[in-house]
Amino acid sequence: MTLRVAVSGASGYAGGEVLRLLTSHPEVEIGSITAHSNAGQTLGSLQPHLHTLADRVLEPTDVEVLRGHDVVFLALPHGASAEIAAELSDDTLVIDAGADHRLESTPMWEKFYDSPHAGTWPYGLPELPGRREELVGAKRIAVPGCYPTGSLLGLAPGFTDGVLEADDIVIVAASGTSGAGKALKPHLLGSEAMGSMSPYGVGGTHRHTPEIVQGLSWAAGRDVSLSFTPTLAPMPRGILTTATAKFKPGLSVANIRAAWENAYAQEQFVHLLPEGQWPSTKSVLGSNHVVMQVAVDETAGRVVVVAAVDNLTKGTAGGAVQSMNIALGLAEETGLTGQGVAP
Ligand SMILES: NC(=O)C1=CN([C@@H]2O[C@H](COP(=O)(O)OP(=O)(O)OC[C@H]3O[C@@H](n4cnc5c(N)ncnc54)[C@H](OP(=O)(O)O)[C@@H]3O)[C@@H](O)[C@H]2O)C=CC1
Ligand SMILES: CC(=O)N[C@@H](CCC(=O)OP(=O)(O)O)C(=O)O
Repeated sequence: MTLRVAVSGASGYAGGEVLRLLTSHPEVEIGSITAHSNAGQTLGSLQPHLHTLADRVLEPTDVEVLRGHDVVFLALPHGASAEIAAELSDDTLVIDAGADHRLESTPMWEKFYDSPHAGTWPYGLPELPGRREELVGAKRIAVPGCYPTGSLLGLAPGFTDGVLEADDIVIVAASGTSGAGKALKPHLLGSEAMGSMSPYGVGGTHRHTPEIVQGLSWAAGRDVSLSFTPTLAPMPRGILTTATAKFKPGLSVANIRAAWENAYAQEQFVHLLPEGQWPSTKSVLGSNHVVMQVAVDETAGRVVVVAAVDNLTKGTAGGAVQSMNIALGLAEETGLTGQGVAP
């Protein structure tokens, strides 16, 4: 099978990473690649690491250009994808890296995005209980936000197995600057971001809060209560998530750890490290793996999970390609690597 695949937003970070992965995908032929202000430029002038596509010219992002492909990846700012997706054929697999179709709750969408809700698509995080089944044969897929990937995979086993209490979850995550996209933003200037860490979206205001609550509620089968704080770290890519929740009384450390061991024993892209080893963002750069460790703080009565993910690979483009493979009945790992880049 050769799939003709279009990538919109190809001049940006997420679209560039989708292209990097698709060029190694044996079933894919790259069709149209599109941009907005950079339409007309060569890809090589904007994504110099994508050597084999350097001469390709970016077309404008419009429906006429994107029509006629088997798969269309949308890597556009929030709000830009819903209109385009609505015009594409129901037979085309549309995979949206943006937020437009991630949330089930219209009130939550309106509160955090302050715009009309476009609807809800199957959620492209196959390792979250119940999600893989929804992706099989899907024609529309919403890729998770980068913070939710590590947060949800970090804590979900504890809720699925009934190990964790649902009323006091605390997550603090540090993201590299590419999480904010390529467009110029003053707080991302090297002189502002390098050599410093700073929080933002504090106090339950970050738009990934309802997305993490939604995914953990699916796992727990009930509402959960979450405090989420993102921070900006002076590195180009990667997210380190520290997530804690109280565990239920009477459980041994071995019982608790078994929930994560069992959840991920068969998952090729989620790796629970041997006891005593800790994840680092560097170890997952360019890889589709989430690497995590679970500790039990018996004094505090809390489980502490630390998870590392590459925000652009498993956190966006890798998860998107993995979801495409599932939707189309291909082996889930096709075109993906679990190996990082070192040093
Ligand atoms: N960066 C990350 O880690 C993650 C990003 N995402 C999501 O992926 C999407 C893309 O993010 P990212 O690549 O980081 O952002 P970038 O700013 O790096 O890229 C944005 C892309 O969208 C294009 N674009 C800008 N404005 C418009 C518009 N009005 N209409 C159509 N296209 C437009 C840009 O084209 P041009 O350059 O020509 O102006 C560019 O190709 C976003 O929805 C983001 O939330 C999801 C998870 C993680
Ligand atoms: C460091 C940084 O700024 N990160 C982005 C998250 C990017 C992302 O994954 O989010 P969406 O796809 O939901 O936009 C932010 O906090 O807004």
